[in-house]
Amino acid sequence: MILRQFYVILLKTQTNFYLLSKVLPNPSPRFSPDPNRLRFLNPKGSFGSRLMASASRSGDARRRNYAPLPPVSADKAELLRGLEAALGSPFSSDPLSPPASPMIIVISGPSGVGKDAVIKRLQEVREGIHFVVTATSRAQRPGEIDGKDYYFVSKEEFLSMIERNELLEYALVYGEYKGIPKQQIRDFMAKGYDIILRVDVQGAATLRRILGNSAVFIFLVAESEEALVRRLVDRKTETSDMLLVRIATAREEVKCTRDFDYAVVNGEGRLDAAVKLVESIIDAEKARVSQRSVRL
Ligand SMILES: Nc1ncnc2c1ncn2[C@@H]1O[C@H](COP(=O)(O)OP(=O)(O)OP(=O)(O)O)[C@@H](O)[C@H]1O
Repeated sequence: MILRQFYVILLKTQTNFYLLSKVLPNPSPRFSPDPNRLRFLNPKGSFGSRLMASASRSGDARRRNYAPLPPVSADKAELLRGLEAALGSPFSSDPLSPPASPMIIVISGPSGVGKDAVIKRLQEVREGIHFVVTATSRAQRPGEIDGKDYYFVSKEEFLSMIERNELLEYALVYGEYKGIPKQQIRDFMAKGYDIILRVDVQGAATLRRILGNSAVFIFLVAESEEALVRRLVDRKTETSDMLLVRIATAREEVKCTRDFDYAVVNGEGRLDAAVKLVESIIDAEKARVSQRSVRL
């Protein structure tokens, strides 16, 4: 048993020295283990065996005089200096993760699902995001603030914004115009902010055509149609006729879920859970190796 443990330690030591001898420019000439034996030690084709394979292809040409490394029990600074010397360059303090670039997050969903509520809460709990204030020709609702919730403009003003090509996207929704001012996005992205766009489902489809995969598309849904209707009725901002149109439209809109990157349930009384999920999506997107690059 003791002999076996000794043998395993010896083999591991040989493996480490073998790896170092192949990777480092100044390997020890004292160890030159049989590569076939080492392949047997690491049979699963892990990164380790791949490293060995590539090192064994290129290592021999890089052999130089051997300078012994300080032992691991040595003073830490001395050990680090020794490792740096052996590697031939100092350790870099540059971040190893790819730089996270500002991104555009499109939040959409049927009327009354809670887009405004989710975005409002997200702005309270997360820094570095900018909610693009949409221009609209619809009337201001009680409690809404001009320039914060929407830019409330007349129909004539809206049409001249279209004329001047100032909008990334616009639509006529329930007889009223809504549109996204382009310059606001450029300005805030230049300052490093992530951009939140709030659009209805048709708007999201248009934005997908314009932005492609350069933006992240999130579809907000209620837990059920019944819950969505209850929420719309409770809001008390629509007439019965308007409610009917919105609910019929919502039935069609949920069929578009698959056109989005993510679906987030905004369940009754579970606003914070929905916001947390949106935050997780943003965090995950920031950790992507290949970042989405925005084209405006
Ligand atoms: N998780 C939730 N639980 C309960 N009520 C909610 C939740 N989320 C939003 N609400 C309420 O539902 C109503 C509709 O929400 P909100 O106005 O944010 O929807 P919306 O998707 O922005 O609607 P619209 O597109 O018509 O402007 C509001 O009264 C809001 O306070």
